[in-house]
Amino acid sequence: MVIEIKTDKPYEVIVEDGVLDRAGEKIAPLVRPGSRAMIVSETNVFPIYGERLKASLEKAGIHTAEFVFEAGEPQKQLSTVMQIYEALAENDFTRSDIIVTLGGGVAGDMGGFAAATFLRGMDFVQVPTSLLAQVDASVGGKTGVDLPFGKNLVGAFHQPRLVLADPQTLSTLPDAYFTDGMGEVIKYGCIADAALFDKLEQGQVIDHLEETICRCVLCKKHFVEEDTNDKGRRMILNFGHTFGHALEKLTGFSSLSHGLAVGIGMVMAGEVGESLGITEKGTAARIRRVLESYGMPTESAFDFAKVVEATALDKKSFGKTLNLILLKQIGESVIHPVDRNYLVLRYKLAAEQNRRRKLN
Ligand SMILES: NC(=O)c1ccc[n+]([C@@H]2O[C@H](COP(=O)([O-])OP(=O)(O)OC[C@H]3O[C@@H](n4cnc5c(N)ncnc54)[C@H](O)[C@@H]3O)[C@@H](O)[C@H]2O)c1
Ligand SMILES: O=C(O)C(=O)C[C@@H](O)[C@H](O)[C@H](O)COP(=O)(O)O
Ligand SMILES: [Zn+2]
Repeated sequence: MVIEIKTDKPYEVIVEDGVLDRAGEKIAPLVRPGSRAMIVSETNVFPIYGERLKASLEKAGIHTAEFVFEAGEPQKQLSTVMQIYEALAENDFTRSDIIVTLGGGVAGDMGGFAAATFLRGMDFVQVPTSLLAQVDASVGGKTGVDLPFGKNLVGAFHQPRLVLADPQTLSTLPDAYFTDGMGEVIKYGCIADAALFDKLEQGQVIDHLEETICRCVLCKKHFVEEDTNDKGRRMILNFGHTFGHALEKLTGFSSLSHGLAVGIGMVMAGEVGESLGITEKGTAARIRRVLESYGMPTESAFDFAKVVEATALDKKSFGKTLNLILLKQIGESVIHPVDRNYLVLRYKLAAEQNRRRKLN
């Protein structure tokens, strides 16, 4: 399936088995004759798929160089981007050349950020290989890196010229990261696709992977086209992320992967929404059950106040006001401004009321 994302410069997301081997023919029409490609990839993915990507690009007349970093979220930082700049500079890359990211969301976010900033901007193509990157990270142009102070704190909006998602590459994805990607799939069900959530509840999603990927991308397309630079409705894609990103920060971006953190964050947002009377009762429990059915955790060891404190640099905050993404019900979301301190008090009160109700 081909999905067009209509931003300033529209581009296609091609979700197709085997498209990895057709990367050259898909990318060649987008670049000038003689352009070269810097493949930005990492130590787990490049050894499996790097040669196939290179062969396809070279066959289409696009000469390649590669930059391969050590896999994992801890590498999503400025010092690695500096190394990408070095590789680009040493190989005399110019604005008519292109970056091709090959890997999960870490390679995509970081390679995309290098493309947004090297020479003040060059083109890039995403070749996502994790479920999380195929359903979410490769689309929409959010690029960037983490800082010790928080998640994705340095970045740029820079749309790819093309996204090539080959579902066959998921055959080598470790189970733990497949589960992780389900965190974002469940998010799409929560924010805008109640029918998808029903299917998730019934365990009917894994068998129809390509359809699920497309469904998520179609949902993301709608928010990205409406509000590309994340000033309004796009913030809804951040459901579960305010608390999720805080948990990633509290665990040093190493022990809790993004999708799992977002899962816990969605349960927390569900509970907060219920305690504020915005979210239909029972919603948090439904999210919890779906996460559990896919083997995901639903709570963290951190005190709620500590998590709220760690949301200080959330990009949806304005001063002490936190723009929380809450659900009215499964499939319907709202942006809800809330005072940070009030949130802690309100949540504690609701927890106490629940405790008393259970005792009586
Ligand atoms: N830009 C966005 O809109 C956006 C959206 C969601 C998430 N993200 C970011 O994406 C990152 C998470 O992405 P991720 O879960 O893909 O992480 P990741 O890139 O670290 O990949 C997860 C793991 O799977 C391995 N892997 C990936 N594809 C594989 C394959 N086909 N075969 C074998 N191993 C494979 C990787 O080496 C890694 O160990 C986070 O940094 C998150 O902030 C960005
Ligand atoms: O594309 C978006 O917009 C999203 O919020 C998608 C999220 O799943 C993703 O994790 C994103 O990187 C978070 O962005 P941030 O602006 O909160 O750093
Ligand atoms: Zn996310």
